Amino acid sequence: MRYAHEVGKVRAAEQALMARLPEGALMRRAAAGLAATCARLLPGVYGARVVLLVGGGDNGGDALYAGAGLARRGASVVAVLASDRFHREGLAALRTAGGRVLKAADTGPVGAAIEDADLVIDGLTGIGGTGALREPYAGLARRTEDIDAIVVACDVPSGVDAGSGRVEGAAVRADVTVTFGTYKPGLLIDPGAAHCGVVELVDIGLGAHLPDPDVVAAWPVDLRVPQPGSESDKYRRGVVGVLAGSERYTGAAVLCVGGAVHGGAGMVRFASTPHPVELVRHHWPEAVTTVIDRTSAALEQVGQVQAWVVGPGLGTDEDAEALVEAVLSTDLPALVDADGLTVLARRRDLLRREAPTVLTPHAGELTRLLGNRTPRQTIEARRLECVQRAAAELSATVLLKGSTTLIAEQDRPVRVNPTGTPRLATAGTGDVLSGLIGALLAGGMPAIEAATAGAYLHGLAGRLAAAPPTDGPSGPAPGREAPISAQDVVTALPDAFRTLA
Ligand SMILES: NC(=O)C1=CN([C@@H]2O[C@H](COP(=O)(O)OP(=O)(O)OC[C@H]3O[C@@H](n4cnc5c(N)ncnc54)[C@H](O)[C@@H]3O)[C@@H](O)[C@H]2O)[C@@H](O)CC1
Ligand SMILES: [K+]
Repeated sequence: MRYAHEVGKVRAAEQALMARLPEGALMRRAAAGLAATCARLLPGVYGARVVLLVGGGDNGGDALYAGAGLARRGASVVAVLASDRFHREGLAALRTAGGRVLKAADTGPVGAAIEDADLVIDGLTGIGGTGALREPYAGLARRTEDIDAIVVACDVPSGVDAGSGRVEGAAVRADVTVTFGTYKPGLLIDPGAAHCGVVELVDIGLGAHLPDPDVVAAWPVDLRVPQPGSESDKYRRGVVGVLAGSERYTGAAVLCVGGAVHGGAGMVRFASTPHPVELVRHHWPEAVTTVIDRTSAALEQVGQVQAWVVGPGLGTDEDAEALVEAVLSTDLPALVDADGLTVLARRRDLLRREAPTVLTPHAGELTRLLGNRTPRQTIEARRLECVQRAAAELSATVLLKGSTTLIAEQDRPVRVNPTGTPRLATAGTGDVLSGLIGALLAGGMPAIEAATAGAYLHGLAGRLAAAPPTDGPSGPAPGREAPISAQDVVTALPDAFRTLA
């Protein structure tokens, strides 16, 4: 797992640690880690041209000390001061080591130094950055676009909100981000995450002072999907019931069942109206299908299951509402998606239940679920805050889809899915995800684990479908990317599962 802490908690931990250390020791630790990474990234330190972009706070101080360290090893270091305020001891250390200093207003020499640099350290703002970068910070951040130099962000790429990943204006796009003590949520959540490049964590000794994390990103080693044992039979491995599709919308049913079949369910029971049932039988002969009388919504017609998925392509009429109500009246884990969420938005009373409920909205669906009080754009801009609020208000496990999928459950760290790809933003992939998570729920995984593993495998399947590995001279590597369909994601799921072995 990658653990991230809210900025306030990072500051509190730093205070606690600093109280036990000599003045400035913590900053020098951070700067030494930053300098070591920069040295590794350069073909050689001696003679390398390094530019420091230096803001008025301690982030700039880190950059100055790191620059001093590189200058002592023979690098040619230029600091560009963005503010009349700067870290005095840091600047003195740089000067002593032979570094040069420019002001941001010296635009000609600053531009030339950045153009000629081998490596740029971005020390404009770190966890103290708030709102859109102001000038001259913003202009300096823009100057790092499309340059040949390696761009290394100190702690957080400047312009990225460390707490949330929001980017409101110009922001540095780093090749590498060297972060101190713990990850910050903004390094794991888009759009911030997309600005970080490779993130390296430098241990500055904060660990003992940090509370439980606020956000975690799951890595394959953390994911434990149900494995069939020698005594498994199809009933013990978990039977998932899928209620999806309608005479009007049939594709969602086929894709959702596909996700469940390839998600490792022992058996998939599918129930719907005649046309989707016919199509599912055709595509997925493994599924046990039932044509149900929607008006009666009697789930006994479908047979025994261990978890339900309801919603994709279901329609939003009264019959659909009766099916959602029937599922949520059971004491089984249930996942509600798509049309099911639209129904739930007008029937939030159905969420009062004991068994686990997983909701998988995109931002627009979450707006409706939250009673249209929070516009879609706000949810997209403040994804972390909104998913946490939704989990608390709706008493459910909420998986918010988007460029970084987030999964929240009340009083638990928010999970961030690291495998997403923009290629997945295509019709029908959400239906695959709900079937997949349903299968994992039926296999006995707790709701947050099933949602986390489902999002991970789904993203990875999307990546593998877009760029299957090809054999290169140094072993298998991702091939060129191609557009993908939701069916391709279903097909790639077994390969995604195999990576977890
Ligand atoms: N507190 C500590 O013990 C440690 C802090 N460290 C570093 O210190 C950083 C935090 O330092 P600070 O609290 O001084 O804050 P920062 O240096 O991150 O940011 C504050 C500075 O940025 C300016 N600023 C903020 N938002 C701006 C905007 N939108 N446009 C333009 N200027 C803006 C402020 O005027 C101020 O000068 C961390 O990110 C980390 O790099 C590390 O040295 C490790 C130890
Ligand atoms: K920075």
